[in-house]
Amino acid sequence: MVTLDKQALESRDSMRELMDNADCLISQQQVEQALDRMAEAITRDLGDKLPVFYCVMNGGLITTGHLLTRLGFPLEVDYIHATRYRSQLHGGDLFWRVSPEVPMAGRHVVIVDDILDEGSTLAAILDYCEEAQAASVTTAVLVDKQHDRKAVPGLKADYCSLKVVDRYVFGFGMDYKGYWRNAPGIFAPKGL
Ligand SMILES: O=P(O)(O)OC[C@H]1O[C@H](OP(=O)(O)OP(=O)(O)O)[C@H](O)[C@@H]1O
Ligand SMILES: Nc1nc2[nH]cnc2c(=O)[nH]1
Repeated sequence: MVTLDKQALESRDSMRELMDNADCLISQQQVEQALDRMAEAITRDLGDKLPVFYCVMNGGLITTGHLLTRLGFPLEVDYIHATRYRSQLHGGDLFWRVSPEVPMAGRHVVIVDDILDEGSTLAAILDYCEEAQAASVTTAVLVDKQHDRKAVPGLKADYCSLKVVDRYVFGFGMDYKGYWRNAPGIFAPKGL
């Protein structure tokens, strides 16, 4: 039998407690409805353009999965791994773990991520796409955090219909210290 060491037991218990006490800001049903709207708009705008979707790992994983199964047209999928938070609650410099494999040149590119917070991640990815000579770049982000600290003032995703208040959130792809990306909806730790 595999047993957990003391530190793992503490993590397990504190993460359970965190979830038990968390505030649900957006329910799974509201997330599903937002994804329906996003899929409809993307189908209308890109359905005949043979686009390539790039999931921004890790946070974009769940949004990308749920979005793609709603799209009934031919498309390609790849991923980008750029991270700024690295399991911390505050962002640092952007760190590229993996660059995309499918070439962007001449392609209609869709970047999919979970959250637009300060926007440095998305701004850096947009610069990358431009340098890579994508034919067009569209951004689809599940949720936009409301504050006035955007790296590029007024930065918005092309497709995004959910907003969250200025709290550190987790669930539906977003982690809290590495955990709870699997939480079904969008939550904030009590008191944070
Ligand atoms: O708008 P910003 O302030 O730049 O933050 C948004 C980014 O932060 C998160 O990624 P993170 O760097 O935490 O990596 P992860 O996806 O592995 O959680 C999230 O998935 C976005 O990509
Ligand atoms: N999990 C998580 N990642 C983020 N990256 C930028 N903002 C956030 C946030 O509120 N939660």
